[in-house]
Amino acid sequence: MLEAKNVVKTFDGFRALDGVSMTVPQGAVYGLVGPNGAGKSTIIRHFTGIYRPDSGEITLDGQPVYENPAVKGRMAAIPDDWYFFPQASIREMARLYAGTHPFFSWDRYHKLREVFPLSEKQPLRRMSKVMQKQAAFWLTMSCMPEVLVLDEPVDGLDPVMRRQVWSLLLGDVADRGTTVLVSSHNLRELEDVCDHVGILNKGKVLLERSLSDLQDNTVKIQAAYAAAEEPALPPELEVLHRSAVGRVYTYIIRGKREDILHRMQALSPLLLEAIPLTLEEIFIYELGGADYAVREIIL
Ligand SMILES: Nc1ncnc2c1ncn2[C@@H]1O[C@H](COP(=O)(O)OP(=O)(O)OP(=O)(O)O)[C@@H](O)[C@H]1O
Repeated sequence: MLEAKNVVKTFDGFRALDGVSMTVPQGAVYGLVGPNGAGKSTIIRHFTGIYRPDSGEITLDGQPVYENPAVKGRMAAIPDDWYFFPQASIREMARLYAGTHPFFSWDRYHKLREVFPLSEKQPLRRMSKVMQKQAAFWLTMSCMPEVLVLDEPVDGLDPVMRRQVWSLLLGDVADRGTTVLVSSHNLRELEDVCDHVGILNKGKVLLERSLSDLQDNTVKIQAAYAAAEEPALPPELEVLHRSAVGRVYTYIIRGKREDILHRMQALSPLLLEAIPLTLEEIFIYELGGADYAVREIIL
């Protein structure tokens, strides 16, 4: 489990992180979402042991990450400014990674050659930014990390490559229980892949939930009634949103699915159906009062 406990980081008096606490369970795909300047890269640099917190702590399975080579050896990262030696090719960087990452697998490296259509011998600096990003994935995934930390990883990749990269990552999560922490300024990017989500804004975590928690506690219901008029809903239901198309009514209701369906049955509807909510919909209702910048990451 990767954890941040009350992490504060100040740059020249500016609090970039203002008491951030996050828990990334083992085997989770944790999406860290926030508008520009929220502090995503800063907390990610703490998780990868680049920054030392002013106060608070960052741990992997209870062990501090900062200046701890044993812990860092279990992790690999693709930061937003992925570094490579200017003259180096992918092959040469692979040799370097093999020396610095204890679980680097040449076997994996060779297999991934089929995924990434890149020259192994061309200097990385002559490649486009997108090709460099693909190279970063190739090398990082060859490290066979237990924990993978990715800062805006698929920005710029075309949809086919995005899908391939996600499928590789999720394959590692399923096969080896890899833990993935991934940041993005767009919730939609992470919607299909994450099972945990944290929202960061102005250096603070606004909300941190597992997807199953979120989906278990908010339900979208469609209903139609025999009467021309919509009946009054049971007053104990906490309706977050209501809309109607013709005589089909859609409600977003807080609470447990079975309980809500049971209560709605009292109205003898002709149609009563619970429909899965998208992550986007859940956050719109969860963060109803949040500021514009936060709503921007969702819409
Ligand atoms: N080294 C630094 N020195 C001074 N200020 C910094 C430094 N690093 C980050 N900041 C400030 O801290 C805040 C958070 O920055 P950070 O890069 O972590 O945000 P972010 O959520 O990753 O944003 P983006 O999506 O734009 O990359 C910003 O206001 C930024 O200007």
